[in-house]
Amino acid sequence: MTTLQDLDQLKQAAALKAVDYVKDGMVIGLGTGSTAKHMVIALGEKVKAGMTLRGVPTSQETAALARQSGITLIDTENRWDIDVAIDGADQVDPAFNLIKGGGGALLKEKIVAASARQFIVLVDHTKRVPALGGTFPLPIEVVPFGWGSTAREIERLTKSRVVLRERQGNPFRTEAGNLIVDAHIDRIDRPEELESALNLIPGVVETGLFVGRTDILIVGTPQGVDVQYAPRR
Ligand SMILES: O=C(CO)[C@H](O)[C@H](O)COP(=O)(O)O
Repeated sequence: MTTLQDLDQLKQAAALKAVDYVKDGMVIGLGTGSTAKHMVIALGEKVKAGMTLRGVPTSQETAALARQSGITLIDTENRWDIDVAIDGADQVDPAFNLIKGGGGALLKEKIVAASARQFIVLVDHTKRVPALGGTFPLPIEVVPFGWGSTAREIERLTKSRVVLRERQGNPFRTEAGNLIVDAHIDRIDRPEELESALNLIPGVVETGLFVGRTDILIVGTPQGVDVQYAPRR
C-alpha cells in the first residue's frame, strides 16, 4: 500500500528533478500545493548556493514560502516574462491534459502557466488517469453574483452534480474573491471542447482544465522519477 508519506516522497522526488531545468537568472512561475511546496524549497536551496532567481507566486501561501526560502518575488501586477512555470496537478490524462485547482489557486496558476515559455508539471504516479474526471471533480471558479444560476448552467452542460466548495462550513473564497464549484463529471473525453463551452457560461471565471499546456511531465513513481516530453502543439 502507498501511504501519504510515501506519496509525499514521490512528489518531492519529482520536484527535485524539476529544479534541474532551472538556470541562473531565470524568472520562475511558482505553483501551489504540496508538490509545488517541495519545488519552492528546492529552489530556495539553489538561491542559497548562489543562483539568482526571481519568482512569480500563484498564491499567497506560495509567496510566503518563497520569501522564507530567499526567493525574490517580482511585482505580479506588472508585465512579466516567465521562463518556466512549475506546478502540481490533480489529474493528468495520456495527452498530458490536466485537472488543477484542488487547492483553489487555478486562476493564477492558469495565467502563470499560459504566459510561461515552458510549463513543467509535477505529479506522483497516482495522478495519472486514462481520462480526466471520475475520481476527481473539476474545479470551476465562478463569480459570487448569481453563482447558483451559473452552477445550474454548468450542470446542464456537463450533466453532472455541481457542488459549491466549502471550507469550515463557509463558502471557499479564492484569492480573487470568487467561489469554486466542483463538477463531478464521470469522464471528460473531450477536455478542449468542455473548456471552451464552460468559458462561454456567464459567471464562469476560469476552469481547472489545463488543455495542451504541459511541456514536460515529471512523475514520481515507486520505481523512480519518470520524465516525459509532451508532443509539440
Ligand atoms: O492545482 C493545484 C492548486 O490549485 C495543485 O497543483 C493541485 O491541487 C495538486 O496539489 P498537490 O500537489 O497538493 O497534490
